[in-house]
Amino acid sequence: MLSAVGPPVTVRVPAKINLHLAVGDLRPDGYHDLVTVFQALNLFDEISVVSTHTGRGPVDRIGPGAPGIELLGDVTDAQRADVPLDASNLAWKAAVALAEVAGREPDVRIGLRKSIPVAGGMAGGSADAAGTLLALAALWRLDLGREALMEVAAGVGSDVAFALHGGTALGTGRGENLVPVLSRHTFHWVVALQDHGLSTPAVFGELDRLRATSAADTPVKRVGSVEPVLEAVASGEARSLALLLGNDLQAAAVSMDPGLRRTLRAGVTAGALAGVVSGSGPTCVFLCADGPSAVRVAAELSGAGVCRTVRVAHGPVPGAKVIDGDPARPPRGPGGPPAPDPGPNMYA
Ligand SMILES: C[C@](O)(CO)[C@H](O)COP(=O)(O)OP(=O)(O)OC[C@H]1O[C@@H](n2ccc(N)nc2=O)[C@H](O)[C@@H]1O
Ligand SMILES: Nc1ncnc2c1ncn2[C@@H]1O[C@H](COP(=O)(O)OP(=O)(O)OP(=O)(O)O)[C@@H](O)[C@H]1O
Repeated sequence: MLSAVGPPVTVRVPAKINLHLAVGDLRPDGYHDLVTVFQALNLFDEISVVSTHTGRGPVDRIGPGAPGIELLGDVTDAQRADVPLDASNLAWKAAVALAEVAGREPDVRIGLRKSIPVAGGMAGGSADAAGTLLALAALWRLDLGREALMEVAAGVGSDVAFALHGGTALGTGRGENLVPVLSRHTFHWVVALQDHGLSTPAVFGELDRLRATSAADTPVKRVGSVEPVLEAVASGEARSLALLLGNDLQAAAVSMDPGLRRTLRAGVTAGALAGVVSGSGPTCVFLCADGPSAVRVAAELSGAGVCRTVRVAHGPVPGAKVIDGDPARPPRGPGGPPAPDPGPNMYA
């Protein structure tokens, strides 16, 4: 329970997957140029922020209302172990970055209700950072345009800008330069979560190693061009898109976690049109022909012993959104904004 001064502002932020991820060579700054197609899925983290500033003196830094981060809801052991609650949390980094732009202290407490897998390649930490930016912009009533917020987001992490943006988008540069992609159709996905994570920098490093050590006559395969992917997304034809799903990081993720090969096979055997590792993995996502087919694939995959949990999801969905407590809007309830989408089905 978040306890501090004033009502919380709560923002809901979707997970992302990459329908296409082309990775260029290592840049001098330690990053890689990407060409990627992001899609936001209805698997959400919720971020709540409250002010810890009483207005009656210095900020109280001790006790439950002190500035900082906490996990809310049914916190799993893995979340407790893996999500840092110190200044290294991406949500806190976002708060510090925005406070700097606003010329104030990050005198806030941040609560994270996490559903997006940690270190799963679905940008959970980035979602929390994006949610924190939007929530604090509302809490502090900042007169910041969308572009300015996107710029702060890009400085916090490569995936943060997309978590604000949502929908389907073409990402270039580190992934932070975004152009919306025409996508009026819903795609149905099955998401296979693992009981462990993969480190994003380690997976990029493994791809560099594989590329450097592969023989000249058998280079590591690269994904094709992005244009057909954009056309398939625009057409809404899942079967066309399924043939084009591709991720240059998949070879590296599979090299670090060979069991993913079995997971990817099992999804297709279960009836998915195609499967791909999401971002840096180890989460695998499977494109299905329609909603009922996704439910069937999920049920079969959850019994196959190739992943920890399976979820049914769809995309695209909008990016970060204030769902409660916006000081500039009426409260939720009769006459207020509608209740949020209940989220994806879950199979234990
Ligand atoms: C794999 C993706 O999820 C695909 O969308 C993203 O590229 C990762 O984005 P992210 O987790 O927000 O990454 P950041 O926090 O910006 O960077 C973490 C680390 O990942 C590597 N990294 C990330 C993005 C990028 N374009 N090139 C990289 O080489 C770098 O080692 C970097 O130090
Ligand atoms: N708010 C946060 N939630 C989860 N992990 C966080 C957070 N802030 C920092 N971290 C750290 O970042 C690491 C990666 O977390 P995250 O869940 O964002 O990975 P990811 O989904 O693979 O990221 P991406 O897809 O953007 O590469 C975690 O192992 C954890 O140590």
